Amino acid sequence: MEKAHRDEKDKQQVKIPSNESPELYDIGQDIGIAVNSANIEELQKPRLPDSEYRTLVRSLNKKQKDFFYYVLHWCKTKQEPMYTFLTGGAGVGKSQVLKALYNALLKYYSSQPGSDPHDTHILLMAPTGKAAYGIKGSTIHSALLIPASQGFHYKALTSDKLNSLRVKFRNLKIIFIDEISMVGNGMFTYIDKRLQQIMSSNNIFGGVSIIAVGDLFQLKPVFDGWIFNDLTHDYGPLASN
Ligand SMILES: Nc1ncnc2c1ncn2[C@@H]1O[C@H](COP(=O)(O)OP(=O)(O)OP(=O)(O)O)[C@@H](O)[C@H]1O
Repeated sequence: MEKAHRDEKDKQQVKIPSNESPELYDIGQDIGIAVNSANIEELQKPRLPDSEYRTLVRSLNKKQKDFFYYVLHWCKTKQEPMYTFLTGGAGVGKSQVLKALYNALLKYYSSQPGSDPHDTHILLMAPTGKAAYGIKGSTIHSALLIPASQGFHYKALTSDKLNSLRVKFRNLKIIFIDEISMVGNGMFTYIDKRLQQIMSSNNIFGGVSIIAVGDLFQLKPVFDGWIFNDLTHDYGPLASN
């Protein structure tokens, strides 16, 4: 009887609200355990209901709206990838903009002729499980199958993993990387190489747009250099737009 009571109490303590997608929280990244496989089915998140989305966009202030429409317009009108940094101090509303943009782009890409609902057009990633959970996204390691705790020497994907990511990302257009201050230059270079491999392209980041979100005055990378230090790659084109 007492044991049953204890079990029930334990269950209550680990209970996660049903709308929070607990499977997205990858504790391995926070405690340093390697990720072996990505749950690539989980990469596409459901869209907000239309009324909630409209309320969210209406709530954006002038600066937030400027950025929101700038990215949206680019994605709708230009063929070339965009590389942009959304920054600002803690609590200025970066996550709100990210959420609004994610939903706007999801709506746009899924309404394109021939769009397949299984395609991942947009990826939301963050360097740690906690940060990924905050944006209901994935960790960089799990989304791109990057082995943890093995340094940044590039390890090419085996053909079976590569094939499954190629299928999933064949129409990948844009990646949001939150908490960019915690992404070091080693990891940034790794992301670039991984995307080139997945997209079979020699273009930077495999030709996928990158929106980095964060505040470089916040947390710095662990076991890696600042993103702007000692880059072994020439990321000059990233500064052009
Ligand atoms: N335009 C806005 N109008 C009203 N409230 C807003 C607006 N933008 C953001 N907020 C609110 O401000 C708070 C902080 O916003 P948010 O989490 O998006 O900031 P942030 O820049 O991502 O912060 P951090 O860098 O700490 O992650 C939230 O409660 C959010 O709902």
